[in-house]
Amino acid sequence: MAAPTVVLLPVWGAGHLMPMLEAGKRLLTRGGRALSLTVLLMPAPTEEVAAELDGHVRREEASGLDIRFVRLPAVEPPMDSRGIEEFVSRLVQLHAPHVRAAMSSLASPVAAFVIDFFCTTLLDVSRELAVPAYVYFTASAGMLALKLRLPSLHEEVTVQFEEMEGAVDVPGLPPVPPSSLPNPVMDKNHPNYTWFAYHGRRFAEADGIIVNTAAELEQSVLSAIADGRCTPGVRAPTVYPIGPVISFTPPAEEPHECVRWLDTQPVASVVLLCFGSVGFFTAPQAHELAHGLERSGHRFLWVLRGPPAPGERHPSDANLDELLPDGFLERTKGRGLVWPTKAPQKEVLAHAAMGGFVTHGGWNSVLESLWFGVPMAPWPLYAEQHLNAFTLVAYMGVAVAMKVDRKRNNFVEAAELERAVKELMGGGEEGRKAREKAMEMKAAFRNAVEEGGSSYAALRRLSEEIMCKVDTNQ
Ligand SMILES: COc1cc(-c2[o+]c3cc(O)cc([O-])c3cc2O[C@@H]2O[C@H](CO)[C@H](O)[C@H](O)[C@H]2O)cc(OC)c1O
Ligand SMILES: O=c1ccn([C@@H]2O[C@H](COP(=O)(O)OP(=O)(O)O)[C@@H](O)[C@H]2O)c(=O)[nH]1
Repeated sequence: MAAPTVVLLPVWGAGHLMPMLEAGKRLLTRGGRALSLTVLLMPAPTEEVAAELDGHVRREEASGLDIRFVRLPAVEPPMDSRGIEEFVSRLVQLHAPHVRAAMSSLASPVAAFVIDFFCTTLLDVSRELAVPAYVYFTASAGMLALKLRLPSLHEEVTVQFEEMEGAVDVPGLPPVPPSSLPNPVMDKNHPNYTWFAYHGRRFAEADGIIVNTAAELEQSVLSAIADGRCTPGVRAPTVYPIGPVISFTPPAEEPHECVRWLDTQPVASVVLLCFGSVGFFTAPQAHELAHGLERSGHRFLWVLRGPPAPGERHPSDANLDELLPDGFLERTKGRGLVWPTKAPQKEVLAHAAMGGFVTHGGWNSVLESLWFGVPMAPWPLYAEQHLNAFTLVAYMGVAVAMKVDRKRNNFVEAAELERAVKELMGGGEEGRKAREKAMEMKAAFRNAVEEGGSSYAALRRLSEEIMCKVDTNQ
């Protein structure tokens, strides 16, 4: 009989698909039992994302591992949704019949169904097919704790969170200022909020939640979830912290221009500024940032993107003449590089010249930074990044704080950026502590995923549980 297969259902974004695939591959190669992977692919929502997805699929198909990709038929996307959480959740829901049909027609017995955290509507499909289901959570355990806690929090806080007195209680985290909550939580009357809470409620129905974090980074939060403190009155979910799961692609034959530039810079001297797959700046903010960087006196590599073209979701390549102040490039020549398109962030963070990272605080970027021991200054822009920024500073101690004006589209003043960069790169006490803590995490992360480490053990527990269920059902 064919080896049992683990079916993955990712959503398309690189920050979701790649960590889930990498986790699946680890289950295949480190789980200790013969398994294959089947990846169900929902058609990507734009041509740009589809092209990126095709590239990933081609690379994985050539990897020689037992991975099969099944492309699901297209559905008519909801045209009246008011935000990403609602759009993705409803689109996924429309795929339910196709997911059911695809899983029912597989030649291999299905050992487990692993779904992205936007896909909990499909827990109904796994129940109908009597297949164990796991949620793969691509963000932090802190964010997971908030998602699980939201149904009870909703009852306790009867006004909008911004209007409440005091701080928000997320078990395991220091008291969270309401201004640091994720975007979908900021308006209780928005459909994004409803979906956010819906998924949080349904997580408890899964056989387990696999989280891309390490116990060493978020121990008290993971304990709070395991003790049931985030889910009063409901069974505490079983959580598998198997991270950091970072997907590394083989380096290009020719070093990237950013890497060649870093080769000319002193050790630990350069601050990287990079803002994820969706982050971009308009000219007023880019000017402010440029002045702050120039005045900081520090060396920098700035990945700068411009506003998306009409109808697109992703940023455009930056037009430097439009976005930068006159003479900025000449004045900073030699000590700064502005890169106007996507850069190989992981290769850059791995470089010895790297000293600090001004980041939008996307969870994958956070894990990558800590994997290489690089301290951060978070500049949150969207999704759950305001919560990440708070936890990086106040809970994990791996970042220096920067004042970001959320009410002005996350504006940062030049003087504030200058101060934060000096703190991060210079001799300040906050910067020194963040550097030390980031180096500690680098060692902890590498231990966690090695044999005998906490994340390795969590992966083993997950694999054993999955195989035990297969054996029981045979
Ligand atoms: C983590 O909480 C939220 C994440 C998102 C979100 O949604 C999203 C949807 C897609 O179809 C493709 C994406 O690439 C994508 C990305 C995304 O946010 C990023 O997700 C990363 C992995 O989880 C990581 O956590 C980054 O920090 C996020 O920036 C949206 C959202 O609310 C609207 C969330 O609450
Ligand atoms: O110029 C860029 C911008 C982003 N990334 C990668 O894109 C992912 C972004 O994921 P994250 O969770 O940080 O943020 P998101 O883009 O999902 O908000 C990370 O792996 C980054 O290394 C990159 O390689 N180059």
